[in-house]
Formats: sequence, C-alpha cells, structure tokens
Amino acid sequence: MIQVLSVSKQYNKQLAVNDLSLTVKKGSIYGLLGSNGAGKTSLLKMIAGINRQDKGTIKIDKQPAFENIPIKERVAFIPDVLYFFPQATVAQMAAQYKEYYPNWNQQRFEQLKPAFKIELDRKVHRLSKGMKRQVAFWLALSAMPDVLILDEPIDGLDPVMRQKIKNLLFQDVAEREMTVLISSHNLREIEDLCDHVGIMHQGKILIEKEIDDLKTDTHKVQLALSDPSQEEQLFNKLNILHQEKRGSVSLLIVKGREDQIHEIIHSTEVILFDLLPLTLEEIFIYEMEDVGYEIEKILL
Ligand SMILES: Nc1ncnc2c1ncn2[C@@H]1O[C@H](COP(=O)(O)OP(=O)(O)OP(=O)(O)O)[C@@H](O)[C@H]1O
Repeated sequence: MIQVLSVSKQYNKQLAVNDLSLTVKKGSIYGLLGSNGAGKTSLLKMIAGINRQDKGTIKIDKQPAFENIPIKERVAFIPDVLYFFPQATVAQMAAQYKEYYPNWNQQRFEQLKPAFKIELDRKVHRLSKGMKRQVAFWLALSAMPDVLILDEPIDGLDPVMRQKIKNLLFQDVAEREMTVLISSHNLREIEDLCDHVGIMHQGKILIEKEIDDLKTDTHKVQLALSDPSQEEQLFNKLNILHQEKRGSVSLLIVKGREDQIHEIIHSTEVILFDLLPLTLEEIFIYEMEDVGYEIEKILL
C-alpha cells in the first residue's frame, strides 16, 4: 500500500507538488493522469524513494519510502527516461537486478523470454526505444516487486506489446496482489488498465475516482417532455452535472443509479427518453466542468 500525505516538493521557485495526498491500496492499479509539468514525475520519484519531499510523509507498507533499502528492494520503478549500464547486455542487466532484488525470480525471467523475443546477448543501449522499454518491463517483472511504479510506460511500445504488457501486469496484480502506480498524459491509453484514476494539475490531485463506481454512476440522458413547462421541476429532482438543449430535446449528464433515474423521469409524461452509458473520458470532462476546470487536453 502506498500512502502519500500532504506532500510538497519545490525546485528553486518552482512548486512541483503542492500539499498532495494519495492512497493506492495493495493489489490495485492507480492511473495518475496529468498534463505536461503537472508534477507526476516529481511525485513518482519521491514515492520510488529517489527524491525526498520537502513536506509531508510518503510510506510504502507503513515504512518511509526515501532511501529505505528494505523498501526499495520491493519496489520497481520504470522511469520515463530509461537508464541501463553502459555497454551492458540484457543478461548482464538481469545479473545486476538479481544482485539488487532479493525476490528476483530467474524462472520467471526465463519464462518471459518468448514474450519479449530479445536475445540475451544484445547490448541494451543498441536496442530500439520500444525494445529498451520491453527490457525494462522484463527486468522489473522478473524482480517480483510488491510495488511497481511506471512513469509514462506505454510510450514507444507497439499495440501488440502494449496488450502483452497489460496482460502481464494484470496477472501479477491478480496472482500476488502487486500494487501498480502508473502515470500517463492520456486517459485512453490507461483506462482499461486501472481501477482508480486521479487527475493531477499544478501539483495537486484535482479529482480521484474508482472506475467501476464511475461507470455505473454517471449516465447520458436524452429527454423530451410532453409538457415542457414541467422540465424545471423534474430537473430539480435529478443530480445533473451538465445540461444542454437541442431543439425540444434536452441532453443531460446525470449522476445516480439507473433505476432511480428511470423512476424519477417516468413520474412525468415523456415523448422521448434514452439513457446511455458514458465513456470514462466524457465522465471526467463533465466532472471537471462541475468543479470549473478545462481538462480535455489531458483526456484526449
Ligand atoms: N530537477 C528539477 N529542477 C527544477 N525544476 C524541476 C525539476 N524537475 C521538475 N521540475 C519542474 O517541476 C514541475 C513538474 O515537473 P514534472 O516533471 O514532475 O511534471 P510531469 O507531470 O511529470 O510532466 P511531463 O508530463 O511533461 O513529464 C515542472 O514545472 C518542472 O519544470
């Protein structure tokens, strides 16, 4: 479990992380979304125990994260800019990981070989960008971490490899309750992976949601009433996030249980009534509109 409490980080005059709190439960996959410069990398480096926060506390399984060797041995971090030892081959990098991570699983490393199809004697710095990223995943997953922190991990991976890696992550989460924190600019890239999503902006988490709740809780409603004068009274009974009018048809984004929305709307005579699911992207856009932020760029 990752617990971040009131954490701030400043570089010279630049406040990168601003009094931020966040919890990632054991065995869950948390997607941290945010535009360029939102503070994602700064936060992940502190959680990975590489950088120290100026204020607040960061704990992994109740232990402080910063430079805590027993904790770092159970945490794997794949940064946005990858680092491998100069001139090292894949096999040599694996040997280094084996030294560092007590839970390194050589059998798993061998088992994953066909998934990545990269020869062990290849020098990592000569591999393509996407292949380097594959090696980073191969090593991290063979280290059997309890916590996996991924900074923009999908960048440079082809669609087949993205799917393979997503499946491997799901497997580790399901089988041994690995906890995953993953940052991205793009909701679509990670929405099928995460069970929680938080949106970060200017060093703060603006909104944080459990995906299953969101999808069952927010709906798009198209509606036309026989008697339009009853609209206001009806709308007051609904929890409306967004509302627009197209001719005589109202388009509403409504929060609440589907059966309750049906019951409220059918208390009035309707000419047209449709209740449709929303994409996660739409839900965030409407939710953010509700708190007054323009968030579309992060979500597209
Ligand atoms: N080492 C550093 N020295 C000075 N400023 C820094 C340093 N690292 C980050 N910053 C600043 O902190 C802010 C947050 O940067 P950070 O890299 O954490 O954002 P990010 O959300 O990961 O961005 P991106 O999506 O573009 O990678 C930015 O304004 C950045 O310029």
